[in-house]
Amino acid sequence: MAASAAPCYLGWDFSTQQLKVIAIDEQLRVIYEDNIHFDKDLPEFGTHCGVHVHSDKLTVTSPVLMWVKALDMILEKMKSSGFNFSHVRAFSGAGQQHGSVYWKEGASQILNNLSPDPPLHQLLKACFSVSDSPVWMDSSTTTQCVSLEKAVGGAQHLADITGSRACERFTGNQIAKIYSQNPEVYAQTERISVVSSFAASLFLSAYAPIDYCDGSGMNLLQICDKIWSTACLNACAPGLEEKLGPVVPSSSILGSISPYYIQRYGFSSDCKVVAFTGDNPASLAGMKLEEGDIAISLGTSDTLFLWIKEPTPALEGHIFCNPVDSQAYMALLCFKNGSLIRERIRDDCASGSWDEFSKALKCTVVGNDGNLGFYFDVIEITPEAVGIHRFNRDNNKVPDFPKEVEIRALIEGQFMAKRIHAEKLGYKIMPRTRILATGGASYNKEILQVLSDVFSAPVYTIDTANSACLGCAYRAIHGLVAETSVSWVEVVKLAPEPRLVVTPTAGADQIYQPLLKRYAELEQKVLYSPISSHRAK
Ligand SMILES: Nc1ncnc2c1ncn2[C@@H]1O[C@H](COP(=O)(O)OP(=O)(O)O)[C@@H](O)[C@H]1O
Ligand SMILES: O=C(CO)[C@@H](O)[C@H](O)COP(=O)(O)O
Repeated sequence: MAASAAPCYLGWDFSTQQLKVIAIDEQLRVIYEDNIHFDKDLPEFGTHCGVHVHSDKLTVTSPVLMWVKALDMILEKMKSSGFNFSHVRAFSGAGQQHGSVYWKEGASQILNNLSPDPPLHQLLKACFSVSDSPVWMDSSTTTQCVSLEKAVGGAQHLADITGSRACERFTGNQIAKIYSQNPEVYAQTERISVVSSFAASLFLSAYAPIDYCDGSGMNLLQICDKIWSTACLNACAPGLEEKLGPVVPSSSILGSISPYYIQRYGFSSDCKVVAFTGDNPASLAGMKLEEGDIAISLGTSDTLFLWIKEPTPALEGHIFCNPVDSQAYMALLCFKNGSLIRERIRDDCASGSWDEFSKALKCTVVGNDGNLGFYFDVIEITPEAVGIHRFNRDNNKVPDFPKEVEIRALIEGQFMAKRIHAEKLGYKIMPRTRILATGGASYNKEILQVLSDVFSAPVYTIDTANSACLGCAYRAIHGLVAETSVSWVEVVKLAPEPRLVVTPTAGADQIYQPLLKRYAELEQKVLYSPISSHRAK
């Protein structure tokens, strides 16, 4: 896409499978969009879907230098396409949540003195004490979770402090594992970033603080006071507060872009870096979520999130600080078996074609004639279960389904689980409820039709599925004016309203009401089957 002459704002997203960027102009119109796909564009790192799954099947990491090299590549790509970096007034960014980056002693010296000639991945080669960063898909820290909950007086008490009970993927437990297994590596680490603050650090050439929102995904932050919890820090590793640095509001200006990017790409020295945050909070900003809306992101992970006023932490789900309103919060449910299992079933049952997958959804009936399925290729987060479990209309377990039935059972099952778990947390579908869908699978209208039918609510999308990038570009503008009296609502008033894509099929609600009840009952069976429960409640 051509470069723009007027001022513009960037939003980055360091997500699981890709690094993405969006540029918007002052009217909030998207003027540039690009991405680097880790597996395809950086095959030398040998990732599958952006990650390495280790032999224990629980440890999941991504090479930190892959993310750095992806930044080199995307900036070069933008430069070659004629993108005019000098017009960028500010930017912000997002990262997949919970993942952690370990900067080695001496790294800050290197970061502060970058020569503009070599690419970043060469300059930063020796900067990391852990070369493979644990990411959100990791579930290897059950021992650390158990001891963190014990240390602070139980799961609910931890949730009351940090917004979530101990979760395997949350950063505090990941740090605790590194400290207990490799204390010398921990000792050599001068700074620990989450993926979002790591990415901001690259642009600042200095360590960036963690923002309140992404800090909420660590099991370490007191989400109401917005300070680190001494009890949680001490339970995870010694000297942790110093290694984490401060936490800041998500709208903070962290500083100006480093000279490296000014000299190498022509950014203006006035270009401001606004605090980076988690990809889900960034999507909340990008979709202009309003109270009462339900956002559903269908990316590598599936997530369901809402804007809430009062935090009510429970043993299931998470409460994070809100990225655009310091008085508010967001509630989130995460489903690990999202796009990757949809791709697997597409490959097994629809010859690897999304078109064929969609046809199967169109030619099967709402409610799938009573056939239901639970599809967890990897240990699920919500609910904690694993394996593929198929049930016919009589609730008998069956070994397989015809291909079309399998596809509908997968999609209906994924959305029934979302509705059941959201309702379990007290969120109700009202006549005015809008579902705002985003993420790669939101391009698929037939998938969205099932979503609409299961929730009995209309589904809306915005113009791009990359809502996290867009949200960060909006947040960049907000960061510039947040200190003044300009509100978030004022900042996004020019942004296009979400567009209606599908409405519920007539009669679907009557079919899904009994099915939802059956699904919830069968879930209990699946949950407590011997292969599925790995942590006591
Ligand atoms: N037409 C489609 N139908 C269903 N899923 C799709 C379609 N196009 C892309 N996807 C899914 O989108 C996923 C990527 O979504 P995205 O939100 O970009 O992920 P992430 O931000 O986690 O990298 C892919 O893994 C793919 O399965
Ligand atoms: O773990 C979570 C949320 O708690 C995930 O949602 C990650 O934030 C990864 O995001 P995607 O790359 O799937 O968008």
